[in-house]
Amino acid sequence: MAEQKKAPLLKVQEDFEKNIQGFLGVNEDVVLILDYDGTLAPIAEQLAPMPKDTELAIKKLAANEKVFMCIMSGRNLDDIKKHMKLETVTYAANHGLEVEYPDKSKFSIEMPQALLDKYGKLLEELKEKVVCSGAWVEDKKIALTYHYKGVNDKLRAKLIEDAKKIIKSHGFQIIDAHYAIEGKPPVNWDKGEAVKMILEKKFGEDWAKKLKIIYAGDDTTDEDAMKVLKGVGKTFRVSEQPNLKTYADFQLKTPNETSLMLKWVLDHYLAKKK
Ligand SMILES: O=P(O)(O)OC[C@H]1O[C@H](O[C@H]2O[C@H](CO)[C@@H](O)[C@H](O)[C@H]2O)[C@H](O)[C@@H](O)[C@@H]1O
Repeated sequence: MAEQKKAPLLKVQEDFEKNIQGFLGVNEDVVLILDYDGTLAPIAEQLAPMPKDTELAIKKLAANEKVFMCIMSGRNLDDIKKHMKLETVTYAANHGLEVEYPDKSKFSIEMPQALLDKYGKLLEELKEKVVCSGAWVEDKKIALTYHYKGVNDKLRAKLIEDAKKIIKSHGFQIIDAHYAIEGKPPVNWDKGEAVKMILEKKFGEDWAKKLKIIYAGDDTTDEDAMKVLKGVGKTFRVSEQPNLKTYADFQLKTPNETSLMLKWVLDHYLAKKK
């Protein structure tokens, strides 16, 4: 049974070479599943751009026919697609609740009308009672994010407590995120389930045996995917927490180290293919 524990911190390029030597061969199918906020781009007041090196690496990797890339984000589909502007990748948005494949076919978690009605009421109550003093709510149509980064220290704890009570009272799941609370519908679906579904659809039932899978994410929602991929691929949790317990194989401190990881993939996979 997989357990969350402290993972080796990879800080410089040589750390990748030392710790993951031989993982990537030349003729294998590589799967890259990447979270956006906090992993590819730093956490900021609003959506932040990726560092230049990351953007270039992503473009090169996404264009390679032996690489299957999936952007696994908590943002909604239109938002993350509009931002990434990559045609060849699969987008798993709203924490995997909605997926769009490169051929434009889609998967979306079933939301009965009664649940959609509840979502509408939840959104209204949050707007009415806790959207104030710099806090705001991001309406992602089937899930939402309550953002409190702009709230001062004095008011913050009370607003968080109230927002959590409201989310819970409507039967939605609460997930603590970076300066935010995710309100997810009560469905048995997460980034881990989405990873399994996407890879099985693309590569068949034995996907876990035949692929070189790399997953990077920064949030608790990414831990579900890291658990699914334990012993199957190489996973990276981006976090500055010194005593972090994670299902990931390795810890990276910031999106700058994600950039190093992508450079390692380029150097050890694509460069060898020439
Ligand atoms: O799964 P992700 O792609 O990491 O998305 C998680 C949430 O990211 C966004 O919020 C976070 O990033 C914002 C911009 O840096 C930041 O202001 C906020 O404090 C973070 O929580 C996004 O707004 C959410 O919808 C995503 O669920």
